[in-house]
Amino acid sequence: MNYTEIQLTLSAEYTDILMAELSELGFESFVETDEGLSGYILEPDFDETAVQSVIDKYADQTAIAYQINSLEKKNWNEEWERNYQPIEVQDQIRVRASFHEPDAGFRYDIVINPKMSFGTGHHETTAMMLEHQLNVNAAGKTVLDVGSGTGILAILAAMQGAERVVAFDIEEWAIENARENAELNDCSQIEVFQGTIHEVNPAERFDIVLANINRNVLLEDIPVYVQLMKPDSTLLVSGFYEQDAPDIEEKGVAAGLTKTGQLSQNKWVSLKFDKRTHGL
Ligand SMILES: C[S@@+](CC[C@H](N)C(=O)[O-])C[C@H]1O[C@@H](n2cnc3c(N)ncnc32)[C@H](O)[C@@H]1O
Repeated sequence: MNYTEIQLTLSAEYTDILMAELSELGFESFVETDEGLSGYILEPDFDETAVQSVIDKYADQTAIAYQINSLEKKNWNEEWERNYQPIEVQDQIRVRASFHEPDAGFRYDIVINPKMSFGTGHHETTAMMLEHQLNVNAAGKTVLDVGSGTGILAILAAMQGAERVVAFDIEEWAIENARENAELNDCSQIEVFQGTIHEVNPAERFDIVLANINRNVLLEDIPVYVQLMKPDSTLLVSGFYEQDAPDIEEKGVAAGLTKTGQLSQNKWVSLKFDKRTHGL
């Protein structure tokens, strides 16, 4: 059976939402590319009119161009594997798929089969979150991973020795994928559920909160994260551009946090906050 490939040229900000929309139309897998995104669907399931309606929906917000190719299944698999290269963070973390050989030169060998979820380490925001995590001691700690995608951040926390990791995402396929990846990496201390921050047990308190989401969700939910944080705990956030960093910082500080770190890559930013107040 042949596959249809759609190559989308679009701003990185929109890859997540387009992946979600196209997967609703039956697209089975995606690869993030330098130009944007490629999606794959069995040829008989491909409906160009439906794809066009999705693109039209976003046309007034951003420029999206696309090209359609027909691929033999065998070639498609090869293409996917060729495009998905391992990534390395700070010479300590290597993120790979199960079809790549492990490399013992890295302290953390993370296996991610991405399917349709965001979080392979290829995106700047994921890489910066992982880099920040390297400087936060998770051993014996409780960790909350907000918008877990593939579960990559939760998996690093578990590998660093976290005692309990709670991960959640609004998307169902992300949950399935995060569970599968947690198992692939033998991280039995990760608990994954589908929902939002409001479904987290309000009585529980965490040492580390990880939230690689987006500007709007962060601006709304940072105060809720802070309520769920223990005294002397850490919040790492990403998923927004440099121009939005001052608003995110202000929100964190207004909620009682101290900014203690900032990373930037390609106009994307990741901030580190510490909760230094006691007795809250
Ligand atoms: C930028 S991706 C990050 C994935 C992964 N944590 C990483 O760092 O690569 C954001 C994820 O948050 C999820 N998401 C978006 N809004 C959310 C919300 N309000 N609550 C929970 N998850 C959300 C999306 O489905 C997506 O999987």
